[in-house]
Amino acid sequence: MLRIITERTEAEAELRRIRDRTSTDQIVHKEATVREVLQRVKAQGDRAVLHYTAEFDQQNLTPEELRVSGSEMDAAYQQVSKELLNAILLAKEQVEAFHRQRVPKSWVQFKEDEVVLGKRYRPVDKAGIYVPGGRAAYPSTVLMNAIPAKVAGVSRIVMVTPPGADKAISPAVLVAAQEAGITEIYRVGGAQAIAALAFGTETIPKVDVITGPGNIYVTLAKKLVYGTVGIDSLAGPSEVLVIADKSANPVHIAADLLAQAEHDPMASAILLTTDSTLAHKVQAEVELQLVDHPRRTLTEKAIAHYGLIVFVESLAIAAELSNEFAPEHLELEVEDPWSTLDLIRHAGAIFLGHSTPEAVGDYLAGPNHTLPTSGAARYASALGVETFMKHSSLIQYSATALHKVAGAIDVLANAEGLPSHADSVRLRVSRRESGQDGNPKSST
Ligand SMILES: NC(=O)c1ccc[n+]([C@@H]2O[C@H](COP(=O)([O-])OP(=O)(O)OC[C@H]3O[C@@H](n4cnc5c(N)ncnc54)[C@H](O)[C@@H]3O)[C@@H](O)[C@H]2O)c1
Ligand SMILES: N[C@H](CO)Cc1c[nH]c[nH+]1
Ligand SMILES: [Zn+2]
Repeated sequence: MLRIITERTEAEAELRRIRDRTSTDQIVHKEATVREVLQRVKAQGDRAVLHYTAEFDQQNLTPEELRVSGSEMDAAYQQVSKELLNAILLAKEQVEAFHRQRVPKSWVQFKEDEVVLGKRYRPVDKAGIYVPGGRAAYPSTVLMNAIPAKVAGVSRIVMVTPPGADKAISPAVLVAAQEAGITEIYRVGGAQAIAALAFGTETIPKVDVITGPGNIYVTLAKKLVYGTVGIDSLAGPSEVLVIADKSANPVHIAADLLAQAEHDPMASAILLTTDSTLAHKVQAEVELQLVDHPRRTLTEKAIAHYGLIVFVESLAIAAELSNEFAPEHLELEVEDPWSTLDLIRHAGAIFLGHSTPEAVGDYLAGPNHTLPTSGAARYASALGVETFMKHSSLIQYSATALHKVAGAIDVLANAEGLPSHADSVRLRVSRRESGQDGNPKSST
């Protein structure tokens, strides 16, 4: 049952506990498992990947079975309905249109013909995208990761996703992958998949950046391989925080809370409301909607451990609590969402008004659904085209421009005790002044 809290200090403590649920003491033993998986895959390659796939996914694969074959990819089209294919195509179109607007542009700036400065964007060479598959199959996540990588111009995109029963990958996932232009897919999940992409194995290539959401094992693994490879952000167990006033519909709010809770027993679902009647109605409605819920056991776990309703005195207080939490998804179920928006500083994605359930963003609105969780929205953003790109700074100085700044560089280099830095400028400037090569100070 969703608890209702009315006292602010208690609410703040509970919200902190929920936000930090992926970095508590209970997670330490999971981190030890993940470290072991990473080390073994790094040392033993495919052998370790197959070992952990047998242990954690209960699937015994041969090395040849790791890669999804062309015939399995083709066959997937026969196994999805026309409606599902059309929905995938609509989502693809909208997600692609949104991400095309977000391609970072290279630029150069000329300052009086003496100095040229700029930034030059290029895609990474190889990207690895993780598509979760433990408790649900996510064709939507395929699109959300593959499309920005394609738009960025990444030439090799490798997808990993855990094998289900009989080693199978969901046909919907395989169709979404092909529609997004992905043909290299490996059936491996969890920390072992992240390790394979970070270090490379005999079969699975090492990549430059790994993106995609996942459960606690995937998220811990991404955190630990950061530096060996780039990552998008820590997109762990899903979260929704709803701010609602008396104008909200309790049936809709209950459904929205359950929509995130049903992802994972570690998912979180929070309502902050200025209306105590609404608080009680939502509490009762959640129970009702859980009665025949096909994912009742795991959803109830999430609700019991990481679900909460807080009665607050004003929307301003709700916004303060929300900013402290920095949720993955924030719904503003209030009369005037745009003025409440002014109070919000941190959230992965913000859904405004009564007819914008978070599921619209999960599937096809266009913005990415791979979002920072566990408070990471304080400093991180949604996955995007830029996640698959990096920029080089461009700097060109004319001889005249160099002459103008030579003195300042000399002073700074000497202050840092780095004489060759000073020489590298002085020699060019003195050469220009004397019309010949200068010599390093040290050899004169
Ligand atoms: N933040 C986002 O953008 C976003 C988007 C979609 C989904 N999600 C989240 O992704 C997650 C998907 O989780 P999932 O579990 O369904 O799939 P998953 O693919 O992330 O995890 C399944 C893998 O976990 C590993 N695993 C399971 N139990 C293990 C154990 N005891 N020890 C070691 N490894 C183990 C297995 O190898 C398995 O392949 C959910 O938490 C969901 O909320 C987040
Ligand atoms: N809500 C998830 C992100 O936390 C994304 C998703 C995919 N499918 C359904 N939902
Ligand atoms: Zn969702």
